[in-house]
Formats: sequence, structure tokens, C-alpha cells
Amino acid sequence: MGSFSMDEAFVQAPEHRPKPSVAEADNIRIIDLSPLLAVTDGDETVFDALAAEVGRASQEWGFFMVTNHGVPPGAVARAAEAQRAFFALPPERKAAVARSEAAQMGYYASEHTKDVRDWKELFDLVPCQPSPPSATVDGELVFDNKWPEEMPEFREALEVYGEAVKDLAFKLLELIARSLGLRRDRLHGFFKGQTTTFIRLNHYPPCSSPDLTLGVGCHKDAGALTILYQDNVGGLDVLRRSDGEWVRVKPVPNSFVINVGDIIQVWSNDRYESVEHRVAVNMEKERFSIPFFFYPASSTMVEPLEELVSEESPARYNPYNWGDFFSTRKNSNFKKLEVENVQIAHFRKNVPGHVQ
Ligand SMILES: O=C(O)CCC(=O)C(=O)O
Ligand SMILES: [Fe+2]
Repeated sequence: MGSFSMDEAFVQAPEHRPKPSVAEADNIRIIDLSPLLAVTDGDETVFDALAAEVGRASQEWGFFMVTNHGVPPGAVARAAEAQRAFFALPPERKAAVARSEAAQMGYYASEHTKDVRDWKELFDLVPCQPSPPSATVDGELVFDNKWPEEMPEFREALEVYGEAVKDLAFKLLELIARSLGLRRDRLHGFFKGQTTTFIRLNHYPPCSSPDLTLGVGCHKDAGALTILYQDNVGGLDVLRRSDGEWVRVKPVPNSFVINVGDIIQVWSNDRYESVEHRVAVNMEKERFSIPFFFYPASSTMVEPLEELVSEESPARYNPYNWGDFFSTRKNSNFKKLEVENVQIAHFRKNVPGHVQ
């Protein structure tokens, strides 16, 4: 990998540093999606049972795992192989596809989460490249993929992977909608046209001081859903709601971790809450992960769904424009900021009797 050496930019405040040992999470819901493959359009019972499981997990934890999800194991293996090959390239070849503030897809080695540098390098790409002229968000962000030269297999593997995971994303979106008592396709409209969905390849090199730093600082995912592949090293920690403890999510072969994001929290008017998570690093092993950030169209106004709002349960958030939110976030991850990053809490209404 490149040359990461420990310096103060990576050091977390004492309260954010990982403890020397983090308990493994138990009771995580692992939802077997194989019944979905068998469901015919007329048979809603099986679908509803899965939706109920997704609903319970989203309430209790804000995340769950899925198996038998329909993404071919070969497509995952090839994407993971391409990822390893890319990060093993010499620094100058990675620099040739570096992302910039204006054109945000590509390679990057100094991501910040809440103003502390993450111990990782990454590569971002969009799964569905828009046809020219390139799509922009708010006239600012350019979503053009940068492909490394002389690595056709890298591009091919990630395009195939992106298509397959996109299918899973829509299945999960249907389950979430149904779990909230809505029509299966209730949320589809937000993902029409040019979405802001992107795929991130993460590489966490071994670290000499894993007690001081994090691969990704604690955060919540801002989008709708995250579909995360992780290798078998481990390091993803989630904040357990029942007791506020950090617990480690043990890698399960052929599974994905699904995070409920902030947008679903807002759409559901707080029935579901997005999960706080972070990544710990270790001294011996590098780690790889691939989050697929399922994000709506940039023009989307995010607000509690009208079906879930009533006199007894008034809207807890003011509407916000996703494109503006996203570009502000992306730019702030790019560099250190003097001000607090934009959060959904900034759009929370003061609802009488509701203590948050
Ligand atoms: O690497 C992981 O397991 C999670 C990464 C993550 O949370 C993120 O990129 O938002
Ligand atoms: Fe995340």
C-alpha cells in the first residue's frame, strides 16, 4: 500500500478510542433471503414474514445481515480480487486516478470522519455511469468514473458487482417499505433517474497503534441503505442500543451487512434509527470492505412519509434537499473543517413531548 505512518492527524479523542478488546455481537439478525427467490408475485405471505424480520432488526439494531441474497458468489469474489489488485498498485498508478474536490470518483488516501483522519485508503465509483454530459449534483459534484489504466478486469468486475448489488438494494427497499406497512414499491420513485448511489472500495492497512486510531471514525451512514461486503478479518463495530456498548460484527461468509441509513430514519419518522458504527484496525492484518451506498436522486426532498405522519405522530423532521446535504457531506470528508458537519439532527423539529 502507500506509506501510512502514525501521526497526530489519525489520533482519536480518548473517548472515541477503541478498547483493547471489544465483545463480539450476539443476537444479530441474520436474515435468509432465499424465500424471496421463490416468491411468485401472488404470494405475499412469505414476503411479509421477511419484511417483519427486517422491521424488527431495523428497530432493535438499525442493521442486520442477509444471506442467500441473490448476488452470485463469483461476482463478489471477482470484485474483491479486483479491489486487492488495485490497492497493491504502486502509489503513482493509484495517484493517476485520484479523486479531486470537483470530480469525486476515484482514489483517495486521506478521508476524514468528523475531522479525524481515517486509517485507510479508498476508491469510489458509481455503479451506473450516466451517459454524457456527466451528471452533477448541485452543479458541483461530477460523477465520472476514473478507471485505472490497463486493468480491464477491474472495471468489468465492479460493473458486474454493481448491477447485482443494485438488484439486491431494490429487494431490500421493498422489504423496508412493506415493514413500514407501505406498498412494496412505495420508495422506488426516489431512486428513479440519476441517483447518487456509489460504491466504495476500502483498504485498511495494518496499523502500529490500533489503540489510538480508527479505520473509519464513528458515524452513521447518511443515505437510505448501505450494503456492505467485508472480508474475514473483522473490525466493524456497531453501537448496541440496549446498553450503549460497542460490539464487533463477526464476518459471516457469503453475507452482506445492511445498515439502515439516516434517510430511512427520516422517512420512517423515527420508527427506525440508523446505526452508529466505526471500524477498528489491527497490527497484523490488512482488511478490505466494499460498501454500496444506496442513495436517492439528488433532487429528492427527504421528509417523513405522509402515510407515517398523523396528528398523534407529527412529522419529526423538516424537509431537506438530498443533493445539497450530500455535496456538503462529501466536501467536508475531503478536508478538515472548522464547523460541525451537516446532520439530520439539524432538520429535527421541536415536537412537544418528544425528548431525543
Ligand atoms: O469497512 C467497514 O466495515 C465499514 C465502512 C463504513 O462504515 C463506511 O465506509 O461508511
Ligand atoms: Fe459507514
